[in-house]
Order: sequence, then structure tokens, then C-alpha cells
Amino acid sequence: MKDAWSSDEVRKAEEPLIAAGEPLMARAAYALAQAVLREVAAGPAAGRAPDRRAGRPAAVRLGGSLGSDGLPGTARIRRARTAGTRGEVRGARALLLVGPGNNGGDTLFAGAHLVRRGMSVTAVLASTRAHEEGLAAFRSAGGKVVTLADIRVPSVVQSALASDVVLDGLVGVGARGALRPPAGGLVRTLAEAREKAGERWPRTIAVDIPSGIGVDDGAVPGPVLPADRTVTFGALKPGLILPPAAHLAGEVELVDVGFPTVAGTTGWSGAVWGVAPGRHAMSGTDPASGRVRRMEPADVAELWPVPSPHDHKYTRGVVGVIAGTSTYPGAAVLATSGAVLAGPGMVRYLGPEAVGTRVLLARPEVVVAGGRVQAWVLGPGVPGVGPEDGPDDDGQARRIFGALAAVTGVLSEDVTGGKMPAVIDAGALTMLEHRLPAWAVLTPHAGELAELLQGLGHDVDRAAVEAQPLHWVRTAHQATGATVLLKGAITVVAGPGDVYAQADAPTWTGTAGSGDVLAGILGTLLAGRSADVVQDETLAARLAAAAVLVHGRAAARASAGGPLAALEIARAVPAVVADLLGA
Ligand SMILES: NC(=O)C1=CN([C@@H]2O[C@H](COP(=O)(O)OP(=O)(O)OC[C@H]3O[C@@H](n4cnc5c(N)ncnc54)[C@H](OP(=O)(O)O)[C@@H]3O)[C@@H](O)[C@H]2O)[C@@H](O)CC1
Ligand SMILES: [K+]
Repeated sequence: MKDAWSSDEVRKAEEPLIAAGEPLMARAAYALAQAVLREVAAGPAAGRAPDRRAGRPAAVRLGGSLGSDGLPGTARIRRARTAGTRGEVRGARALLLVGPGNNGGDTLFAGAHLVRRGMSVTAVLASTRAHEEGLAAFRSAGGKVVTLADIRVPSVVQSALASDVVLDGLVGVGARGALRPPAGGLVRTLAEAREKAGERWPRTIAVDIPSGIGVDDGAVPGPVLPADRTVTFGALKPGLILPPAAHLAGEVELVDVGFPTVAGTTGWSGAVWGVAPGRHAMSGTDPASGRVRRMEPADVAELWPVPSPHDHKYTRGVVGVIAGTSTYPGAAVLATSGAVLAGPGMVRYLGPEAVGTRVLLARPEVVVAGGRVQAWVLGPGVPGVGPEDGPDDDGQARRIFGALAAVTGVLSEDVTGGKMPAVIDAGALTMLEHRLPAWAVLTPHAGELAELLQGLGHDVDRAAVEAQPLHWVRTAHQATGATVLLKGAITVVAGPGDVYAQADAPTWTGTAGSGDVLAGILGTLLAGRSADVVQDETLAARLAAAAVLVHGRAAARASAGGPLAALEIARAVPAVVADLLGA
């Protein structure tokens, strides 16, 4: 599990360390300087964001734990020095954008290291204040200092274009809201210049976070200079893994500066969770902490319902799928395929006969008949219900209303049973009449979430959801009671427990039918863990994040760097699950 700590949590973690005299800033600055040296040594030929070129999401990687000498990631850095000196560091130029706080302090101390390694380094102070010791260290190392007030923004653009690397040290976790002037204007102009310059723009490294992103919510309230790499200290921050801000961070490198990671060692209530290798990560957080998590393969392997020798098809979980109409039969094939290939005991399909026949042609394992199920998949390929009569739905809405009654516990004469988990997708999202339990998982994309929220009285459109996904996913969870999974290049899941932000899929995954397959995979997970899901109301979100990870990895396998068709995602699921379980 990768955990991103809110700015409050970071503060609480650093306070006792600073009080104990731990040299956090020295560690941060040293690691930052090493990252810059590696970047410069690799040279421009290293290219930009290779992960994104291949359609893959940018990586978050760990920068290594403290070495025996107390410096971060020393062994790895030594390797990089001896192995990766394709370019020349001596004489290379760095431009530092320096704000008034400790983020600027990190940047100035790192600048001093760079000067001592023979680089020509200029610091632009964007504020009338600057970190005093950092500034003194930078000056005494021989760095050049200018103030924004003196040289003005166009000169900064020229300096940037003449540099090999730009460090964005304007603000870090102490910032609130959009960047204010003059830093805001500077960053806006630099971001425009970067856009225009394309490959001529120097490598940009963000210090702790790209300045101007919402540290805790991943929003982008104003101008931000997109980074090729973010070197972040102590812990990931939510804005580095949440959309849309995460797309501005480039590759994220986490540097261990010595944060405690074992329960009880920091004196704040609740446990502390680690992210650095060798410091074990545990599960579960206090939802009020603002922490956001990213599930990894080992976490999914722990959750996956693997059959025991005593299991049979009914104990392993039966998924009931109500999807597709004669106009949209494909969704039924895709959702049932996703469900079957994720490994349930059985999949039942309910729908018009003609669609059932097509489902059977694609997946003869499916039982096209009613009966007991342990989880529902409701709505893929079914039109929504609105004030006017919609297109003919072949009775699917009626079937979905019946299943929803079982999920919400509002039972009718012909629907009986206990608590029932469900995936509620597409058209079924328009059929919600009652407050839902957490084991109902809504799976909208941004447009569908906006419509759902409008129906609940919120003034929001698709663009607003895309601008603040975390906020709106949380709002939808609170308003409906359900666990909410917002599909996107980075998928956000919120329920009664932790929030998850998953970036597992190549960009090719946004294709028709891909969401139907996801609904099927999640249906199988909910059916396989049906009894647990209705006991532990935080489990649905974890299973939803797990389904997103498996779906994303299956898409990556199906894509192999190129386009993909949704059914191929389903076909890749068994091999992905085998890999996860065997790892
Ligand atoms: N965690 C760790 O392990 C370590 C953390 N460390 C580092 O400390 C950083 C946090 O430092 P920090 O607390 O000094 O705050 P920081 O982010 O520099 O900015 C505060 C200044 O910005 C200003 N400002 C605020 N909002 C603004 C806006 N919208 N637009 C413009 N300006 C705005 C605000 O001004 P004011 O509101 O006071 O006028 C204030 O002066 C952290 O990110 C990391 O880099 C390392 O050194 C050690 C290891
Ligand atoms: K920054």
C-alpha cells in the first residue's frame, strides 16, 4: 500500500522530529540535490515522462530509506553516480524558484550542494522573505541570488530557457489555495512558456509538490508549472496521487527523511503507517486523517477470494448480472465476461431472451436464469429512467428495481433475502430511490456522477467533478450512503473508510465497454466476499480499489502499449490474477 499523508499529518509527524533536532531539511535538500544531479547527468536525451509516452500512468517510486550515514537513499545515489554519467554535471545550469517558507529553504540548501558540484545556479526569490539559513548557505557556496521584483518575469523565462533544470521551490505543504501574486503570475507565465517551448524547455523538478496544487485534495485551483519529476519528502501527499493534480507531478520520487512509521512512536493518536521500504506498511487509517491510499498488487492478493478445497460453486459466490438490452447487448456480454473471468462460483444473467442467447454464445458458463445470488451487477448497457419515458429497456429497469430493493433492504413481496452487495452502474445509477448501504458500490464516470449529484440538489456539472473529484466522490458517498467509485485515468474510491486513488491502467483503457468489464470483475469480488462485505462496511471500497487495479493491469496486458478492445481486458484478467497471487 502506498499512503499519501495530508499536510496535517505531515506536520504532526515532523514536529517531534524537529524538536528532537533531527536534520530533516538537510536530508531533504541532500536527496533533492542528488535527484537533480542524476537528472542533469542523464541529459536531455533521457526524454520526458517516458511512462506517459507509452500510455502508462506516471510512476510513484520510493527513493530509498535512510542509509547508515543518515543520508537518504545513499546506496542508490552512489550507483547512479557511477553508472549514469552520460552527461556532464560541471558547468550545467540550474534555476531555482524560491518561495518564503521551508520549501524555499530545501531548494536553497539543495542549490548550495549543486554549486559545490560545479553547477552554475541562480535563485529567483519570489517573495520579500526567504529561508535565512538556506539563503546564507546558498550565497556562501557561490550561488547567484536575484529577486523577482528586480529582474521581472520575462527575464526569468529567458533564464529558464538557458538552464538545464528548473527547481520549483515556491511553496510546499504550508500553502493554501491558488498561488498568490507575484508567485502566481510567475508560474502562469512559466507554464505558458513551457507549453510553447516543448522539448526545448529544461527538465522541471518540483520540490515536495508542484507549487499551487491542492496538497490535500488534488485540486488545481490556479496556475501550476508541470513537473517532469517531483521529489517529495517523508511521505507522499494526496495531491501527488489524486486527479487532476497528480497529472502535473511527473514521476514522483519519495525520499525517506526519517519519519516514524511504527504505531505509537509519534505520540499522536492512532497508528502511523509507513511508505518507505523496510518500514512496514499496515492496513487501516483513521478516515478523519485525510490520508489517501493507493493499493498495490500484494494488497489485492490478500483480498482476493481464493477457493479452498472445501468450496463449491455456491460457497464461492454467485454473481447476478442485470445488464444490456436488445439495443445494447454488448454490455451484457462484457459485464458477464468480466465477472466469469475474475473467478466466481457462478454467474447468472437476467435480461431479455435475445440478449441471454448472445451472452451464452460468448460465455457458455453463464446461467441464464434467476435464482439466489451473493452480489448484483446492475445497469451496464441499460438506459436510465428519466421524467419522460426512455427508450425501450426490455423490462431491465423493472428487474433492476427489484434487485435494488434487496440491496437497500426495502423488500417487496416478490423480492426477499438478506443484505446484498451490488455494483450499481450506468442506467441503474438513475434508479436509486432509497439511502444505500456501503456495500452498494456506485461506479459512475464524471458525467454520471454530476447527474447523480444534481438529482440530489447539488449545483455541479461534469467539469466541476473533474476539477475536484475527491470532494465530489466524498459528497456522493455522504449523500447516498454508498461506496462511490469514480472512473477516470486515476480512479477515486470513497466509502466509510479510506479513500483510494488508483492509477493502474494505460490511457487506452478509456474505451467503450471497459467500464462494463470493471463492473463484472467487481461483482465477482463482492460475491466472493459477500458475507464479509456486509459485516465490515469499509471492505467494499477496498474491494472496489482491488477491482480497479486488476482491471487496469489486465488492460495494460491487453494493450501491450497499443490500442485495446474491452473484451480483451476481460480475457487478460485470469493471467493478471494468477500473477498477483503468485507474486
Ligand atoms: N515534511 C518533511 O519531512 C519536510 C518538509 N520540509 C519542507 O517544508 C515545507 C513546508 O514548509 P512551510 O511550512 O514553511 O511552508 P511552505 O510550503 O514553504 O510555504 C509557506 C509559505 O508560503 C506562503 N504561502 C502560503 N500559501 C500561499 C499561496 N497560495 N500563494 C503564495 N504563497 C503562499 C506562506 O505565506 P504567508 O501565508 O505566511 O504569507 C508561507 O510563507 C515542505 O513542503 C517541505 O518542502 C523539509 O524542509 C523538511 C522535511
Ligand atoms: K514546490
